[in-house]
Amino acid sequence: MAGIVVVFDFDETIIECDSDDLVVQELGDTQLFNELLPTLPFHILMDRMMGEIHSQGKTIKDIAECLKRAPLHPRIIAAIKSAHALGCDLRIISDANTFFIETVLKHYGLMDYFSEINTNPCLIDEEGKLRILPYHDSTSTPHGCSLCPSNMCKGLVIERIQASASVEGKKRIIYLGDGRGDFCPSLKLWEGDYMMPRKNFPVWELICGNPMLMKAEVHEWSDGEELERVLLHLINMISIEENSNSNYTQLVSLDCKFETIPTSTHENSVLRPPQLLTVGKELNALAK
Ligand SMILES: Cc1ncc(C[n+]2csc(CCOP(=O)(O)O)c2C)c(N)n1
Ligand SMILES: [Mg+2]
Repeated sequence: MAGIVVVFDFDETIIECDSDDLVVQELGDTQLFNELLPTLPFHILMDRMMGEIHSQGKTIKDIAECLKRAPLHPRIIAAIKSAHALGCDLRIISDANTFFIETVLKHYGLMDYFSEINTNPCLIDEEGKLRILPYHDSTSTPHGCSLCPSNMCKGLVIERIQASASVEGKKRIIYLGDGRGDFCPSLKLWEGDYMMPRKNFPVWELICGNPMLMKAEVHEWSDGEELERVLLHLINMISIEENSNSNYTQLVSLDCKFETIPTSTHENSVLRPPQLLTVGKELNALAK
């Protein structure tokens, strides 16, 4: 069973907080952050805050130690491991950054469960300062989506995942998220996909206010326990559907083999289960 891609947002979905806020509150200058917030795009503000943290003598290691304190619900860890064990392809789309996400996932031993992390890239410069770069270069190639911040349109990322997944024969997407940035990708999901918005969070409010825009089926969740229960239920349902579809395929191919036997009733037997085909064959033999 490998027909399902599960796409997770990171902040307030995998972890139970906002990693940007965690680092700024523990290590940064919250007053400066609040002053600059209305004046700068968020990813530029975060890059600037990393510069401030560095100038106060705090190191990359201090940032990593802070991130290791990000809370992750034990049932979400279990849900990630179960979904992976059931053959799902797990991916992340996040407006945080590679350093924050990888530090948390490595700390919890979860890195190897994800095939792809789509987020703002990072580098450590020659002074040992963490730099955060935009996922999309909005100056040379603006993404043009009015719903999303200039540095990242999660809808474009989901479209790329849809294209590559369908080439690999993966047919269904389950998307889990909480924030405003998760609304655009939820609109791109197809019928047969599932959207799991976190109840009472911005993406849930947006979906509740625009239910007609959604093609995917919506299943809300509130906490780690509910996330695990709903996610595993959906995976189970899709698996049952996929199995019954593959039985159908088996039937059709059985029927193709049966085509060598000339019969006037053959046209009607396409959807008959194998035992009926056998009976039909015997009846044909009798009729000869
Ligand atoms: C005061 C304040 N205003 C705006 C923001 C912007 N913002 C909200 S959640 C988030 C990360 C999304 O990561 P993910 O996509 O993994 O949920 C970002 C960039 C903030 N953190 N704090
Ligand atoms: Mg989020």
